Amino acid sequence: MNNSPSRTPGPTGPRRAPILAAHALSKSYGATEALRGASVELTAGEILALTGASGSGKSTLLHCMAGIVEPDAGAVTYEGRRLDGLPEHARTLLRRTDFGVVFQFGQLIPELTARDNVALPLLLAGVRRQAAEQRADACLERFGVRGQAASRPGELSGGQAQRVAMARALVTEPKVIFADEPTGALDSLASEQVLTALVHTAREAGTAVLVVTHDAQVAAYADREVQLRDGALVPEPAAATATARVAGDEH
Ligand SMILES: Nc1ncnc2c1ncn2[C@@H]1O[C@H](COP(=O)(O)OP(=O)(O)OP(=O)(O)O)[C@@H](O)[C@H]1O
Repeated sequence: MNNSPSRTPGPTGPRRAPILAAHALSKSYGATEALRGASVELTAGEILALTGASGSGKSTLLHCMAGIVEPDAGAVTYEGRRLDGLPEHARTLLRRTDFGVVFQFGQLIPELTARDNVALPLLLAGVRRQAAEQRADACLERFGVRGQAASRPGELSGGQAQRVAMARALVTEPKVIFADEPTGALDSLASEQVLTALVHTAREAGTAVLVVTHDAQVAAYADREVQLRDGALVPEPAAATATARVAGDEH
């Protein structure tokens, strides 16, 4: 099942220090315990698939690790620094500089062209317009949608729109990409094209990717897969833990 060529060039050898780690995260929404002591680590350049049944807490874990949602308990550490507990403006800044986010529906700005959507994070970071547009075009090219640069999102197919969203997430050269069901709304061909583009670009740039998915095809593109059940990580089989250590939900 994991014979995707993308599996092979992933990080090998001794496991490195994590770039991003969640430790014993808990999060409730009223009486619903979305996370119950979930722990997971992501190393630089690693593509990690987070799987599990609907409602198992995948999106909540991704949102906590991206600094979008604050956990009730536990810690999120990015490059050795605590992310949870930082003021909102500091987390927003970090998301702009170091993180890229892609959701199931790309959430492109409908009034802007594909080029302007992709250039926007650069403009927000203070890059001058001409340079931002050049970098946006280069990124669109990498995702195979340079020809759609002048189109607005409503004029794009689902797969094209999602590739533009990926280009927007990667244009700032983030260290970590968070992708929540990035191909959930696509057919299998479009899904494969989007994933291939994401994996190749992430590999080239050494970007770590945390991808939430229901889909075995998506998980097959990852270096490693971890599963959530009822808000906690399912421990990996002993053979897998030798090369991929995930602190589970022992508590
Ligand atoms: N903002 C919220 N308010 C109330 N309950 C929420 C909220 N977000 C998530 N939940 C609940 O927390 C639990 C975990 O949800 P979450 O979206 O993290 O799971 P998931 O595994 O990503 O699910 P799916 O695969 O269906 O997207 C669910 O019971 C959900 O209804």
